[in-house]
This record gives sequence, C-alpha cells and structure tokens, in this order.
Amino acid sequence: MGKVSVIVVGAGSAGSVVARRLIDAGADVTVFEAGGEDTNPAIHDLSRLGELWHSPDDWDYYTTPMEGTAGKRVHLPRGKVLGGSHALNATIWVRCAQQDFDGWAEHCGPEWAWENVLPVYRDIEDFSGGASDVHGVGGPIPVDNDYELDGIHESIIKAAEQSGVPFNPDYNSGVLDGVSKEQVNIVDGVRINTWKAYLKPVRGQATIITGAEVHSVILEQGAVVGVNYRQDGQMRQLTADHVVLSAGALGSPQILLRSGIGPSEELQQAGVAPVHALQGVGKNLHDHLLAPVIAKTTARDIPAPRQGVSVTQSHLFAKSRDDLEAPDTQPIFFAVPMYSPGMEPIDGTAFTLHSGIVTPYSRGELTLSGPDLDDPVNIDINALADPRDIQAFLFSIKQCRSIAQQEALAESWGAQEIYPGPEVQDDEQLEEYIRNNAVTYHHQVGTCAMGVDERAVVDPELKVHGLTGLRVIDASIMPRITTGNTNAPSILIGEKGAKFLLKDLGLAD
Ligand SMILES: Cc1cc2nc3c(=O)[nH]c(=O)nc-3n(C[C@H](O)[C@H](O)[C@H](O)COP(=O)(O)OP(=O)(O)OC[C@H]3O[C@@H](n4cnc5c(N)ncnc54)[C@H](O)[C@@H]3O)c2cc1C
Repeated sequence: MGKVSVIVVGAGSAGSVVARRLIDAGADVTVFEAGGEDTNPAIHDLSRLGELWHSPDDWDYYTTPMEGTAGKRVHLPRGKVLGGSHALNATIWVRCAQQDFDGWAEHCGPEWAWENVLPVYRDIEDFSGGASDVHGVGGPIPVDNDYELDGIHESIIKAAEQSGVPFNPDYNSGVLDGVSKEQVNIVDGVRINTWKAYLKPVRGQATIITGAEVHSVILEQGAVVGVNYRQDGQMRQLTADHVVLSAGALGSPQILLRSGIGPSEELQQAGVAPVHALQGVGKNLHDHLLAPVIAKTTARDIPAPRQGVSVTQSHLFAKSRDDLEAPDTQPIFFAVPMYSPGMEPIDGTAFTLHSGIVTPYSRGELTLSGPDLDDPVNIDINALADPRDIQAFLFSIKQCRSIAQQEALAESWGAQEIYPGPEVQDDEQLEEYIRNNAVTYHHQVGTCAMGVDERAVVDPELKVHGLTGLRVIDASIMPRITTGNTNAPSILIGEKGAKFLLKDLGLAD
C-alpha cells in the first residue's frame, strides 16, 4: 500500500505545523501556498515590520464600511508568503487565558481544556528563562524574555506602575494581569516563525507549491478527494486522501464557500451552487481592536528603531470591571506614532499607547461576492456593534491616557498627548474618537467555528461536519477569541489538529 496522501492548504502559523507533523509520520504531503518565498528582508528584521503592509507578501484585505467605525473601512493585513501571518506579525508570544480554553472545552471536550493545552505549549516553546512547571525548553519556537528593552519601553512600564498597574514579570505563567515586557519569537535579531522552525528544515521531504491559490475542494458524494487551484494563471487539480485547510480565518472560509459548502441561500446569491449546507461558514467573524493614544516627546527624542527588534516591546492586561475572571483589555505600546488613517503626522518623535479590547462581543461575517478567485470578498468584522465593547474600550483608553501623564513619561520624556488631544474629554467625545480611529489588532478568528451546534463548522477534532476527508486547522476554528494575541493559540491548534489527524489516518496511536 502506498503512503497516505494529504494536501495542506496554507503554510502559515498552523499549516506549517500540520505539514511537519504529517511528514514526520510518513505521509505524502503537498502544501499549497498562495504566496511566495520569504525573501523580503523586512520579514526577518522586526524593526522593518511596517514595510510589509501593502507589499506583495500582504493579502491587503479591507473590511466593508462599518457603522461601528463611523462608516470607515479597516485595513486587514494578512501574510501571503511562506510563514503566513507569522511572517508579518510582531511575534508577541501570548498563550492567553486558561479560561479561554476551559470555555472551549465546555462544548468541545477535555482535549481543549487548559490542563491538556499547557503541556502542548510547553512542548512548542524554547523559553529563554529556562524550563519550569509552566515553561518548556528545546521546542521548535523560541520565546525570548531576556532581550534588552529600549529606554522608552522601560519608561512606559514604569509609568504604568506609577498609575497603579502591577508589574508582571511573566504573563505566560498563568496570570495575565499587569504590565509586562513582551515575550517574542526572535533569535539574534531574526524572526523565527513556524515555516522556518517546523517546515523549512524538511521542505525536501514534501511537495511545496508556492504561488498556488486554492479555489475550492473537490467533492464526490460527501467525500473530499482533492483541490482545484490556480497556478500561473491556469486552473489545475490535485487529488489526495485527505485535505487540510490552514488558510487562516479569512482564507479557509472562502475556500469552503467557493466549494459550495456554507449557507445555501447566500451561496446562490453569490453564484455558487450549494453542495453541502453549513450555516456557520464565514459567520462568527470577530477580532480584537485598538485605538491609539499618541504622545509627542518634547524633552528628548526617542532613538530610531534598533535593527532586529520590534518597535513594540511592552503591553499590559487589565480588567475593565471588577467582576471579570480574566482581563478584557490589552493595551500595547509602541516606540513610534501608530497613526490611524487620516491623522496628521506629528513633528519630532512620539510613542503610542494603543488602548485595546480583547474579549469583544461584536460578531461579523465574511461572504463571497462571486464564485471566482478574483471576485472580491466582503469582510465585515462588525466592529463595535455591541455597546459592551465600547464600555471596555473607554476603560482602556482612559487607562492609557493616565499612563502617558505619569512622571516616568511626562517628566523624563516631556510626553505631551497629541491624540486624542485635550479637546476630547467626556465619554461621548471619547467614544466618537474610538469609532473614528479604531484599527485591527490583527486577530481575526471564528469563521469556521469548532463545536457541536448548528452554527459549528468543524467538530471538536476539527473535521468539517457532514463530510469526510476534510479538516480545518487554523485560527478560524476558534469558537470564541482568546484573551490576547492569537498566534500562540493558532500554533497550538496546529499541534492539536495534527494529533487528531494522524490518529485518524492510522499514523499515530
Ligand atoms: C500584522 C500582524 C501582526 C500580528 N501580530 C501578532 C503578534 O505579535 N502576536 C500574535 O500572537 N499574533 C499576531 N498576529 C496574529 C497571528 O499572526 C495570526 O492569528 C496567526 O498567524 C494565524 O495563523 P493561521 O495559521 O490561522 O493563518 P496564517 O498564518 O495567516 O496562514 C494562512 C496561510 O494560508 C495561505 N492561504 C490563504 N488562502 C489561500 C489559498 N486560497 N490558497 C493557498 N494558500 C492560501 C496564506 O497565504 C497564509 O500563508 C498578527 C497578525 C498580523 C497580520
């Protein structure tokens, strides 16, 4: 008998993990990646992160105009390159809250409970602080907590403490709350992502097809037997025993919808013949959001970004209400001005305290406008539709303003708030400012949600409901977004999904 053949669509955070585990288990693996090789130097040097947006390595999506953002479209960069969004991201390593996984486990079983998630995280990590009950060493992904902080970030952390926020030396140790230095996936000034750590070292043992965009899966009587893809302008097909979609929260639902798997009426409207009704495909889209507090430094200049390190090095987690079990806000701090579209640039140097909400209640959707790869996709994150999201945001932005006024920033750096600015004072004005200036935290999830109800797209082992030979393994399966940055959870999903798949294929016990 020949080897079992598996197609993995997408070589991003989760897909690179899945492909590596399949290769190690002896499967015949073909990886389709729409983007190309990671040759842009800005991918590897975090100080050049901003150069990647709108580049050929960015899918460069935009939302539809949203009521909650005063009718504005929000830019949604996504990695279109080997490495996926882990090639474009800030590499901040956040395992998120225990409650997130225990919440998933309530509907999806104990495999997803924190006690069965923590050992996987430990195995993924190579933690600079050494092994412990909570941290691992020797894993594929470096997690650095020992790099030198830039002076402005030291002052921001001090200012947060002066405002009453406790310092947390390790937010990945089980308690998120407090202000912290960010732990990052950088070694000797170079980004390490799952493509480099998992898949690239064994690329010769798989077929990796770049510049190949998967249009849809091939379905035969309820069984998925391959994919239709476009390469060099030609539509082609490849068959396999199993297909894994790891195309991300904006990519995987598109492939399902173009295959006729989704809400039947909507598919018909988009000119796609419905084949398998699944109401939840493309629904439940949600994201974290940010709104900037930008302060100019009048006492001295912030030095230019150092090569190899990120302009964001610190963040904090806080609860906007006392009755919450886990934080719902996570402001993130930058050594540069992070302007929202339309803001006038500031003369001189400036830093940003980006207020942020990380347990949004608002839910949006992704829909097709037509059946072809080039038909635009409608992405509506429905930002700030739920008033509870505004309440949490108001808390976060006030906290950021207060931090900017503390002695460590006001006196040492001469910090002077420019945005929102002195004219924005009461809650109504602040809400208007947030709606006008909200941007994505880059954490879209939920469009192929895992679960067992009628809105679920995949089951707790990530198999697409009602079909054989098809799984979704990436950020899109999160039924509810994690409390914090979504990359570590996406890699965790890659490891968990690979384990389920190998067992299913008879390649592991
Ligand atoms: C700018 C930015 C900054 C971020 N910062 C952080 C951070 O610091 N920390 C953090 O934890 N998270 C961060 N994130 C979020 C995090 O990177 C993502 O949540 C995570 O990478 C999602 O992993 P994924 O495997 O679901 O998708 P991705 O990593 O996006 O992988 C999907 C892959 O599939 C490919 N693909 C899509 N459609 C097709 C198709 N039809 N055919 C073939 N290939 C296809 C894509 O090109 C891509 O390579 C950031 C994201 C961005 C964009």
